[in-house]
Amino acid sequence: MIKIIMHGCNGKMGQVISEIVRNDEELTIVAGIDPYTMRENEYPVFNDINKCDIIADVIIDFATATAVDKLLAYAKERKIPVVLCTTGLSEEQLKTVEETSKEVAILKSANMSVGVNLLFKLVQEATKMLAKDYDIEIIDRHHNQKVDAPSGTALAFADKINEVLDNEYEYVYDRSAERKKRSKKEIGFSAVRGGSIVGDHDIIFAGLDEVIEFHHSAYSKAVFAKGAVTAAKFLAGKPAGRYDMSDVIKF
Ligand SMILES: NC(=O)c1ccc[n+]([C@@H]2O[C@H](COP(=O)([O-])OP(=O)(O)OC[C@H]3O[C@@H](n4cnc5c(N)ncnc54)[C@H](O)[C@@H]3O)[C@@H](O)[C@H]2O)c1
Ligand SMILES: O=C(O)C1=N[C@H](C(=O)O)CCC1
Repeated sequence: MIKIIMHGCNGKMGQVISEIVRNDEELTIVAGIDPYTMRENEYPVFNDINKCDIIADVIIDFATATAVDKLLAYAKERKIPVVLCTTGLSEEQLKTVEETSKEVAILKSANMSVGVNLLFKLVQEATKMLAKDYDIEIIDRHHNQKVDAPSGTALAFADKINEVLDNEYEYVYDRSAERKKRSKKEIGFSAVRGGSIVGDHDIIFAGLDEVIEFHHSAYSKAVFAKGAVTAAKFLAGKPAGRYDMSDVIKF
């Protein structure tokens, strides 16, 4: 039985994962971490990760960016692998993820769905063929509770694209401050926030007289939760290092 600590257990994703794990004979949640403790949980919940002294094989994280520093320090000290799903991390936090992964296994992915991870590859192939003549723009659409923009997935798409382009493209988040035409070597971002949209992404290649678009829609949070649970099974017992969903899902 793989023992999980659920970081952010009383949030929307934490609750979907709790439901999936309840019906999985290979897994059990031995503790939850969340400052919001008003919910009934079938496992003990700690309002501060440093109060949690329960032994576990892996941590699944869906919380908030400000909670990630303590999480990484805790995981490093106790050598518990982390499936890190929270988005909106700062540059400094991303560096800490790299540093921490030298001492404990960390699988970080802005999107745990099979579809988006397949699209990462398809979009990279398209970039090789199209980038010379097409402008690249990314749109993400999410629910009105989301705090970070652009989405972690939108940024991950941009990073995948830029990897193919020798990291020569700059990211443009806001066109309102300057009156000038877009440059060739840029990736533009637009973020829509409203209602209960689970998560949509469009990667647009706009050329002369034609546009090619890649689109992904998540219809429920379960697509992310299932990916995170599969990742936790993969990561438990793994040596220190940086992992991502391409290690888990083989296309
Ligand atoms: N990687 C993916 O596939 C994926 C998918 C969905 C959401 N996300 C990301 O996961 C995060 C959570 O999403 P959500 O929709 O569940 O949000 P949510 O706001 O519903 O839940 C977050 C939970 O974290 C808790 N929290 C706050 N501070 C904490 C702390 N110090 N320690 C532990 N828990 C703390 C909150 O009380 C809340 O219950 C967001 O960053 C979101 O962008 C990632
Ligand atoms: O609901 C969210 O918040 C989501 N966040 C991730 C992101 O920022 O890309 C993945 C999709 C859902």
